[in-house]
Amino acid sequence: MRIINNNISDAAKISEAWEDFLKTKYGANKSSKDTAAFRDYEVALEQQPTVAKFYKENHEKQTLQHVLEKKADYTKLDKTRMGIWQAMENLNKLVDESDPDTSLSQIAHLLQSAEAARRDGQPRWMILTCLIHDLGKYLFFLGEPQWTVVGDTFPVGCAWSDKIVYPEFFKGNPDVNDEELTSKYGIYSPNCGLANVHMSFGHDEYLYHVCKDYLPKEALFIIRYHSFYSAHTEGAYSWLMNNDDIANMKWVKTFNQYDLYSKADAEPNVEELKPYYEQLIAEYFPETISW
Ligand SMILES: O[C@H]1[C@H](O)[C@@H](O)[C@H](O)[C@@H](O)[C@H]1O
Ligand SMILES: [Fe+2]
Ligand SMILES: [Fe+2]
Repeated sequence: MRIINNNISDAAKISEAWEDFLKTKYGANKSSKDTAAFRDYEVALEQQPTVAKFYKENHEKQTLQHVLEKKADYTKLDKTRMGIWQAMENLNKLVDESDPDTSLSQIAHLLQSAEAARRDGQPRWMILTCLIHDLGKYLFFLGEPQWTVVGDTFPVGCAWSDKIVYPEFFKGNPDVNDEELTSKYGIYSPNCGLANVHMSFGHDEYLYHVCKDYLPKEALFIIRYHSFYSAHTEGAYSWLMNNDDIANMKWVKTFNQYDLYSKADAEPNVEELKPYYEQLIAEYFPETISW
């Protein structure tokens, strides 16, 4: 089944807009660590075996079928009711196996990202987005293994780009034997828009559904695609995007500086920061929401 593109998209114009996007610089690394020292998956291959092991399993098991099943289940939001701060505290016990750059708990990472955005004078919705962007990792506490919770995401149902980290691991994915699922557009049509594309299932997609009714659309886009590094950082997959996606990708790039480069900052004091962030959360969210 093909997903039809309703607006007559001008592919040439879209790729021009994408070229502009790739040329623009969004924010700067303000951390003490050199930019090139982040996300070094070659070094990780040698020195952090859990990272490569994670991606092997992730690339082998994220099939189209897997994604459709998980989406059908988790978009029901029938698992629990809980507040945002409570979710952050729950995540305290999770250390992300896919991440070569931090061994801190997730609550520390979230506060570091939010504080970096706040120092930069970003609008309140952006600070809040930084604060919550990884809360979808709550999936882990709902019993999901890390390979379908964390790590970079990528489209399923079409060819994998070699811009994805460790692309060689896809050879063990059962979808590799399906001609349609490994063609450039796969089950999609050119420039059909990312909302019509199934991404590998993980914390981005889940949290997007959890927050759908509460946040502005730019914030929701950031949450949904912040792990899509092969697109927002490596420039792949513009052929699946529409004009709105490209405009929104600029927000993802701005956000990405705070997400990635704040990992080298000092560990935040949770109790000291709590009153400020509880107030910010209350501006957008009710006391509890459905997960
Ligand atoms: O290892 C990290 C981590 O899991 C992040 O939460 C995710 O957003 C990144 O894309 C990934 O590289
Ligand atoms: Fe993330
Ligand atoms: Fe993050």
